[in-house]
Amino acid sequence: MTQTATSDRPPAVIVDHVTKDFKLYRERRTSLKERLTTRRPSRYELYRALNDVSLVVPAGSTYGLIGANGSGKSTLLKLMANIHRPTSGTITHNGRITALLELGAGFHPELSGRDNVYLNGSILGLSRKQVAAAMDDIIEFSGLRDFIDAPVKVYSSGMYVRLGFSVAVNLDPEILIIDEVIAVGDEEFQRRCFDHLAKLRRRGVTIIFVSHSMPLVQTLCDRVAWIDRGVLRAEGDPSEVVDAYLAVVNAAERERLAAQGEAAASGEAVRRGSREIVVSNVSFLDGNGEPTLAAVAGERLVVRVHYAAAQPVTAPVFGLAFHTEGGVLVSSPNTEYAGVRFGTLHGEGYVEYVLDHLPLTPGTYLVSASITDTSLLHVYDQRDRAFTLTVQPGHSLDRGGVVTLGGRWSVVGSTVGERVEAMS
Ligand SMILES: Nc1ncnc2c1ncn2[C@@H]1O[C@H](COP(=O)(O)OP(=O)(O)OP(=O)(O)O)[C@@H](O)[C@H]1O
Repeated sequence: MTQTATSDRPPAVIVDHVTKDFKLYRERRTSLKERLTTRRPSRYELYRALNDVSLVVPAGSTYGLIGANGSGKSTLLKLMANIHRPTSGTITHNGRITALLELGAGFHPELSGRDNVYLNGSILGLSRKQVAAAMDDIIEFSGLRDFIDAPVKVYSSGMYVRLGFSVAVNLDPEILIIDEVIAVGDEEFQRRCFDHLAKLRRRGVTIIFVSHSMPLVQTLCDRVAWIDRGVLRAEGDPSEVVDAYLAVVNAAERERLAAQGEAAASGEAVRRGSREIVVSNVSFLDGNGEPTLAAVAGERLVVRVHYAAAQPVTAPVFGLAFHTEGGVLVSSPNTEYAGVRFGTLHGEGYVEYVLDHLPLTPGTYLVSASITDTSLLHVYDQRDRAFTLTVQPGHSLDRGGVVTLGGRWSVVGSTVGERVEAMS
């Protein structure tokens, strides 16, 4: 079914004052005898995983959930997917939910891949005929043609994800809920997943997903919710919510570094990633190829991202982000979207981003640099707003705002008594 991606549809999901408590058992009775003979109920404590969370997921939107480990994101996804029930509050859906949460969830280990596809289809309320019609696409997308008739208990975790994702996206989802499971697939598969998600998005499918990759969230999402220790801390525009989240993460990181006695005075404490390859510096070069701290509006600027790879890293993606001092994201280009691939990098070097005519208006900009894998999910190094670029007035005639659009004016009309035609 093709859906329209407009706001005239009712919201896909409404989470209304939802609280979720889990029982944490203090003692474990493991033996059967113990369980049968002990009358005394187990003692447990209540753990509040979500506390009075309310949010609305607009139909057709791509909606991201962010937050630290253990903050309640997966719990919220499971509540949205009807896998858990709220302790209090309500969740309302408009549309069929397809969820891709835990690895292998919804698969029967003894059944073949093919039979599991039928099983999943029937759980989603689809007829055998409907599933059969999609079977070829599912097998093709999963790349598991040779294994589709083998029991899934012999599948690797990557193969589970392939099949799970293929089923979820090919069985006509209306509201697709995805935990960070895609990260398990290999690079080529992750890329296909994101291409496919983009297609679903264009068709108006609502996509709700959890991610720890801020570049990915900022690229894909229309709205973002930040869950912090079970509480909704911020919700709305992705840049604003990610900024608010990073500000808190950064402050905590600075405190941690200060406590460790490390210099945190530089203002750059925000650095995340697995560090197989790092951004060692970012420098700016002017039209003559000379290092500069002050670029000129409208003139050539080269942003040089220096890297150091302690081990070979294949297909790293370099990204930049330019923020105003007020926190507005101006642009976040990366090599992947530009269709540039670097093969395998090892040792030290640099990557350049060349602007022939710098379109920024005069002012101060904060520059972030990141290196990720091609899915943008795995962050090697991310240095958030660690570098400052000053832009001086140049030839640009634009005033105010953030960018020079570079448009041309023209007029055709008549003033009193004479006809005018002019062009800038
Ligand atoms: N079934 C459960 N029983 C008891 N506690 C649970 C259960 N599921 C989750 N929790 C607890 O609820 C809290 C939130 O967990 P949740 O998995 O939702 O966090 P998360 O934000 O998805 O974390 P991560 O980023 O690490 O995946 C955690 O403290 C977790 O231990």
